[in-house]
Amino acid sequence: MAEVSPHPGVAKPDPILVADGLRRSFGGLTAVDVERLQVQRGTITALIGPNGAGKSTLFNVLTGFDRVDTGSWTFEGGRLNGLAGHQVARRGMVRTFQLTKALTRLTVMENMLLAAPGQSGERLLGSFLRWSWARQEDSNRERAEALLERFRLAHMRDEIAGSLSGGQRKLLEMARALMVRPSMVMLDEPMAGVNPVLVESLLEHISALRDEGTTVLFVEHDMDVIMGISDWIVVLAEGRVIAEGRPEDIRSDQVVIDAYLGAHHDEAGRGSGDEAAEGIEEAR
Ligand SMILES: Nc1ncnc2c1ncn2[C@@H]1O[C@H](COP(=O)(O)OP(=O)(O)OP(=O)(O)O)[C@@H](O)[C@H]1O
Repeated sequence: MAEVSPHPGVAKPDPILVADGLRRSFGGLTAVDVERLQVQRGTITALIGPNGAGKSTLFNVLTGFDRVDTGSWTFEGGRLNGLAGHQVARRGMVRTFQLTKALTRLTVMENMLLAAPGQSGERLLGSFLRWSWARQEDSNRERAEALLERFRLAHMRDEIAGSLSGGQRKLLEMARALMVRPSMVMLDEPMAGVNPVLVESLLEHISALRDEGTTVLFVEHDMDVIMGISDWIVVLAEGRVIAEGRPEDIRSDQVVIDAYLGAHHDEAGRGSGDEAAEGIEEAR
């Protein structure tokens, strides 16, 4: 990314995700108003911004879990407008979700298998198709085992997911996302509620994903995590991209500091935005 100049909406040499003119409003409030955003393939890109900046809404829109009012976006050159979440995932762009109540009642292994591609076995009637489905099941199970090993959850495979610690759930969310062999993963606050030891382990997993060629886009509030792991940082405020660049660019960007401090004054006591503002100030 050394050659990319840090300014909002800048074009990247080999973008995997390209968004243009994305707008999403709720009543009179414009939650997302992104003129141009490109995510460079093979990088870890952080999406940051004060509370209410529009990060989750942008994630939801990009991954087919919310609709846009205007705009278009492509992934690997293919348009994603109008596709549902599972269709977006099939194209290779997956996001993590907090495990829902229903999923916490299933075992760790069941969670993994449910995230696998081609969960359509019941609909297949012919014996050849049944045979091929059984083979698919075997290969899904093998992949699930390998991922559980990798994320050090193999010993928990038959435990109910609800019995996992907060950090282990984050690992399971990440492992689940990888069942579809995505080319890009989007992680929504992967470190939230995770103890420091597991934060280290999660960071290593995220770096390893990038090193294997997977593009990572993540939303996070912890400035140490953001500055430590990101190749590139995109800053949202009031729905707009107000800055983007390498960690060293963002750390000293007065527009970013002002946006966080503005949120700090507007929303005194709301937590993460304030901490982030302090984090940026400390990092200067
Ligand atoms: N479904 C909705 N209906 C109405 N307003 C919404 C909805 N979803 C989000 N908003 C509003 O859109 C704005 C952006 O919210 P969003 O959750 O995307 O921000 P965020 O950057 O993810 O915030 P945080 O860091 O606090 O999670 C906020 O003002 C929020 O109140």
